[in-house]
Amino acid sequence: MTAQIIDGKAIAQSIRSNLKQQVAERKQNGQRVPGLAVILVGSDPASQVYVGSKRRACEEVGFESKSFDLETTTTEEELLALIDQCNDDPSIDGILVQLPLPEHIEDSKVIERIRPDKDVDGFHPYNVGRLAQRIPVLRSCTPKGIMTLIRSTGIDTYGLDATIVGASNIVGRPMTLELLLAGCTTTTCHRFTKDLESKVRQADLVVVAVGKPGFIPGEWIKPGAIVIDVGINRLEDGSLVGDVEYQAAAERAAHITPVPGGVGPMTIASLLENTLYAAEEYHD
Ligand SMILES: Nc1nc(=O)c2c([nH]1)NC[C@@H]1CN(c3ccc(C(=O)N[C@@H](CCC(=O)O)C(=O)O)cc3)C=[N+]21
Repeated sequence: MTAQIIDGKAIAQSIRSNLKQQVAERKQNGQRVPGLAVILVGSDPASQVYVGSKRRACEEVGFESKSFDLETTTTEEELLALIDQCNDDPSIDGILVQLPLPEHIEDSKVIERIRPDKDVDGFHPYNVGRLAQRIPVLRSCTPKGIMTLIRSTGIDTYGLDATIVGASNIVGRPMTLELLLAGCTTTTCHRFTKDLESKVRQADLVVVAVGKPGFIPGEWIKPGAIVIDVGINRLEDGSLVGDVEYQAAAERAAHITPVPGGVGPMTIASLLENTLYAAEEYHD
């Protein structure tokens, strides 16, 4: 078998063109354009690239993007004050604080300061809790984008055995909650998991988010499985690879996401979807 490639880049593009149309309709109705505040602290080159893509995506769909670039030495109090200001600004529907933050700033403090109705990353405990209780509102972007990719295969998720490798707050945990909501029997693996191989081998659906190139051997993939690779690892030769041994996995899987062009573009598309959602459900 050779897997069908799930084209995240194309699916993300079609979401963006759909959003662009919805923004145009809002304008025709005399409604406000959705606004996204993008806050970057420090000058990490990878973060600068990602933030740049998010700002460009905003402009493409016709959102207003407000950029805040702060020095690495910005204090936690200063960042919290900026968040308060964005929370109170009626032209801002969504607030994104790019992670990772410098060491001296506590992520959870910052995330919890963002008003849940402007938390377009879906990281606030309120929004994660809503998903945990099966009443989702703003959903974490990467898992949300992955659910869109899985739906694009047409495969019914009810009753599937899903293995999630990685248990972070931003991907693994909300991913598990999404898949549970979609009727999967979920197994979440992490650094203390015994016999990861057997958990991957038995999975009809595997989501890998660990950030280690080729961490999952292709041979572990169950024939006919869906494989979602969240990893984005840059090798010494400059190429990008995922967390799954792609070639060998593609020989066994029914559907697989490539890196690049798989999950990454969907994260940004979901962020834009969430921003429009916040505008329409909360701020209109
Ligand atoms: N508050 C916050 N929200 C985030 O959503 C967030 C974050 N912080 N910090 C960093 C990670 C990473 N992330 C990506 C977004 C798009 C691609 C993406 O579009 N990748 C392309 C190109 C990759 C490349 O060329 O580098 C692809 O996979 O095809 C990747 C990674 C969002 N993140």
